[in-house]
Amino acid sequence: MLATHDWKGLSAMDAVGVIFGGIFLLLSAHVFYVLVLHPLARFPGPARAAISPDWIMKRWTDGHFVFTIKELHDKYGPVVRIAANQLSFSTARSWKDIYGHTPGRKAFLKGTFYEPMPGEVRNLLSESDPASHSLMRRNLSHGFSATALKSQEDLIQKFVDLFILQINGRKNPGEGLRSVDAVKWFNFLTFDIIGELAFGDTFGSLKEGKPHFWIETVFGGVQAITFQRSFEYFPLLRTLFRNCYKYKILPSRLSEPRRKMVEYASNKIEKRLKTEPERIDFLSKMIATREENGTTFRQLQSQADMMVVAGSETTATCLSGITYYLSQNKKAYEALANEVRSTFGRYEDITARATEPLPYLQAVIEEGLRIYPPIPIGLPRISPGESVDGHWIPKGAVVSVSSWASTHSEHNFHRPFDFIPERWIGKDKASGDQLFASQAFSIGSRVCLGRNLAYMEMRIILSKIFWTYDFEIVDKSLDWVASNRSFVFWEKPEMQIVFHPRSQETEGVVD
Ligand code: HEM
Repeated sequence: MLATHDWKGLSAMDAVGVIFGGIFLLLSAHVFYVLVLHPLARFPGPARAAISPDWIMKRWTDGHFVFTIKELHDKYGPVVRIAANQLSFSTARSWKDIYGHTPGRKAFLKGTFYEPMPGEVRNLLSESDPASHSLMRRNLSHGFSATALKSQEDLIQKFVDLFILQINGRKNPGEGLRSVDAVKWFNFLTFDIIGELAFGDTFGSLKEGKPHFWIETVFGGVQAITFQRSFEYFPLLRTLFRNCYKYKILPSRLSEPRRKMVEYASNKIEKRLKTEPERIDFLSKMIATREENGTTFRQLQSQADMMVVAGSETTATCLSGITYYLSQNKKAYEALANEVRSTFGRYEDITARATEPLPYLQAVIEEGLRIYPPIPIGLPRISPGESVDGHWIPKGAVVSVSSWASTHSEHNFHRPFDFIPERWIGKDKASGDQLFASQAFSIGSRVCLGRNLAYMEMRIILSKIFWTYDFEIVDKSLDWVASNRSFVFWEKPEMQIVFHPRSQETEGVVD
């Protein structure tokens, strides 16, 4: 029948056969294209990842994404094709090539990964247009200047003192010691600080000793964002998902956390607009120049709400990681304790300025950022048609440096899984490590705006902890980092720590 092209005589089975045959041909053509003809076909990587987006989508959402990417780098080398149109890099040079600014080279810009959800406006983090980004950055930088940091120190010290008081293992004289979940308390501390600097109002978590709903919402939101971003690999699903979000036909657990955050941030901004804070805060200049720049209420809200997430979770994560590694590493613990205790005669002497020259403290922070980068994923950028690490990358390809893979590669760091602050100081600095491969704050025009604030917070917090307490982890056998799940941020398990007041003298300080 078929041979005579009498289509009317096709049986149902024949029709099914034709359909399946057609699908098979299309799939074969697709496989041939992505594995042989595609401009990224020459890069190594799992064939399955190039053929179908479900491979990377599954890994992106299963909580092991960054560990999987590192395994791929171990197997395939410093550049790996992780999706049809996407490459992951792991060398120091690729940091410079993708994120850095070199005269004469075209810039790798942010793409759809950063696009806000329908109905929301772009903020400093999500803006991809260089001119708009640069204008926003100029306005917001004012809140992060040296003068601003100086004016913010009192507030930071006030919250750190409350934190030091609250984590005390011996609440009442004569009582036994109790442990606290350090992960939770670092979150309370950094959210309270950033909340006040972004909205002019605190979340009150340190005082209450319990998470403000915003903190819980951020975590719900981060998982939802991770899920949403998985559609980046499947444009058809992406469009469908964004339309469902726009027309509010998604399961509420996916859209509600974000909507709640936006509503809460709006209320806070309304309040902030009616009050003049005592210090230069993140929005001071944007509010002062609001009329001349035509800044809308939604833009203010979006900047503030982004900064709370960008500035608190990251710093708390780094402090949790440092606490964990110090609790496992007696030599580093003692070196830091000695440095802090021999430098400061009194608790009140611990200021941002006075902690600046402490080399071991700085090295501990750098090593904490390396071994446990708060944003462990690769931050995607679109190739303008440029080379990276000596490879020509066609225009439109998505590239990133995996923070976790580059900081844990044996090609970049000796004993990459060991916490060795010494690699950042003195003679050990020349141990062959590619220190530039650790870029927790990123580099170039999109380098973290809050970097100096984060360093200042971490220096004060760690110094005050070490001056006041000795601490130990309750479960000595806990492999805490291995129990983390990686999304855009880490999902961290609890970490019970006992903070022993060092002496009657320091106990007096915290009571
Ligand atoms: C240890 C702490 C921190 C780490 C590791 C960190 C890391 C980063 C990274 C990797 C980026 C680049 C993101 C991208 O390109 O997609 C970034 C951007 C940013 N961070 Fe941080 N951050 C930290 C603390 C803070 C703090 C305290 C603030 C204060 C609000 C802050 C505010 C920002 C802002 C506003 C941006 C966007 C900058 C731009 O695109 O121009 N960060 N941060």
